[in-house]
Amino acid sequence: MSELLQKGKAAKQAAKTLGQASTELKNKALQAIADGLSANHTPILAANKQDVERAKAANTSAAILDRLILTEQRIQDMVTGVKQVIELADPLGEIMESYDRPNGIKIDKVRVPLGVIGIIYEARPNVTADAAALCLKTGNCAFLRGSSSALESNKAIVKVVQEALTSVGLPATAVQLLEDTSYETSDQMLQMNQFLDVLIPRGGAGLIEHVVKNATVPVLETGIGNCHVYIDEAAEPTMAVNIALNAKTQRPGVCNAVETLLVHKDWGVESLNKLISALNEQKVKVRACSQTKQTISDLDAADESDWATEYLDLTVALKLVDSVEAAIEHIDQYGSGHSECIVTENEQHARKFLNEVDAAAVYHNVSTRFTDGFEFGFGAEIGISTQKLHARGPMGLKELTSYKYILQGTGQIRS
Ligand SMILES: NC(=O)C1=CN([C@@H]2O[C@H](COP(=O)(O)OP(=O)(O)OC[C@H]3O[C@@H](n4cnc5c(N)ncnc54)[C@H](OP(=O)(O)O)[C@@H]3O)[C@@H](O)[C@H]2O)C=CC1
Ligand SMILES: N[C@@H](CCC(=O)OP(=O)(O)O)C(=O)O
Repeated sequence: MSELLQKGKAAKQAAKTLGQASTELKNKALQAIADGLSANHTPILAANKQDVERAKAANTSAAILDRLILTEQRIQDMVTGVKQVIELADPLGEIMESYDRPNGIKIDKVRVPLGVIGIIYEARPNVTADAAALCLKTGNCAFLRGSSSALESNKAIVKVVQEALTSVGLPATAVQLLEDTSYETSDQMLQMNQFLDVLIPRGGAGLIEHVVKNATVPVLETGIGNCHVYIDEAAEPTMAVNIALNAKTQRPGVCNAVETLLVHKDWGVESLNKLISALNEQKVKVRACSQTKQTISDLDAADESDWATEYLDLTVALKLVDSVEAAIEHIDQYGSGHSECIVTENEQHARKFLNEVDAAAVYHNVSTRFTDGFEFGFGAEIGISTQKLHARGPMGLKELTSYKYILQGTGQIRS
């Protein structure tokens, strides 16, 4: 039997045990994972070094390298995320609704696991630990297909997770990594309905499109982040500059980083100059619309394709707009439904933007970088959904559950 089928079958079997495990036992497993990650930072970092060296030799872009690289701090962040998941309430068994029908039947809507969750994800090793923690707490099995470029790191992390599971008496196969990273094999995974209940692709547009087109397993889509910060005419200059800088430079390779700054034409030349100087100081390349270039001529010119580009590096597009309506229209046309921000002191403009912009997360005077499971208080996220069905935005514990109806009666029959 191939690795795919063997692991798929084992996951399906383990899902029964996981779905019935007590909160106490699942938390014990999570604590063992947190301890294991802390105790094993040396082998994890050594494995990661192999991935990073391979990626550097293959001239991998700075954005992907930044995702791939693990540090002591990043391992500690993984541990913190797992510990936060321990503290969160177990959603399983929650009675979401309960009512009695006139015929005496009692109907309870009860939260249950999804089952086995297949995740195809980018070269970010922390996702391995995040996904394992969220799936375990929700009684789901994680079937992980990480990037080939993060294979050694992922193997080292999954080893720690599996040892932790075994140490508390849960099946190690509740979290498995597909080590065969060929696309032929992941294409088979897309149609492995007998073993997988849901698929979550986390990555670029090409991956999502491929999975949506070819999967027969139900898909929970994530999406790219062509995110905007709109600086309104009533934006406080220092706040606007700080938010724009943070959204672009704090971690430029991630999906919630800003890609286009929309600036109201009447915000003021002085403020605009300050914004551009601040971006230049942080080595951000600005690609500006023709109207901006009339004021500040030494910027690179943006063309139509820039508005649709997710740079994922230290480049940002900048466009002057006439009104909050024009900003919303631009976002409607080019946004990817991920994270959109308005900076303004004008409450009416803020309200309009928050109500009308159609995205998973809309912000007023906050950097877009906060679209993140940990920052939302979910401990971690399994992905950020930019679709509307089943889940939207950072997906944490509740988003990894479904529900069933439990009907109890006294012998009623239907006439
Ligand atoms: N909304 C969200 O939650 C998230 C969005 N993103 C978005 O992801 C992008 C960056 O990630 P990037 O690394 O470029 O993503 P990619 O889409 O290139 O890769 C992501 C994963 O998908 C795999 N993959 C890609 N194509 C296929 C295919 N045809 N069949 C099977 N597997 C495939 C890759 O494998 P391999 O590497 O082995 O080729 C990798 O494991 C950005 O656009 C970012 O915004 C990223 C994470 C979260
Ligand atoms: N969780 C992230 C955002 C989502 C994410 O993983 O994005 P990406 O780095 O593009 O794979 C963060 O802000 O740290």
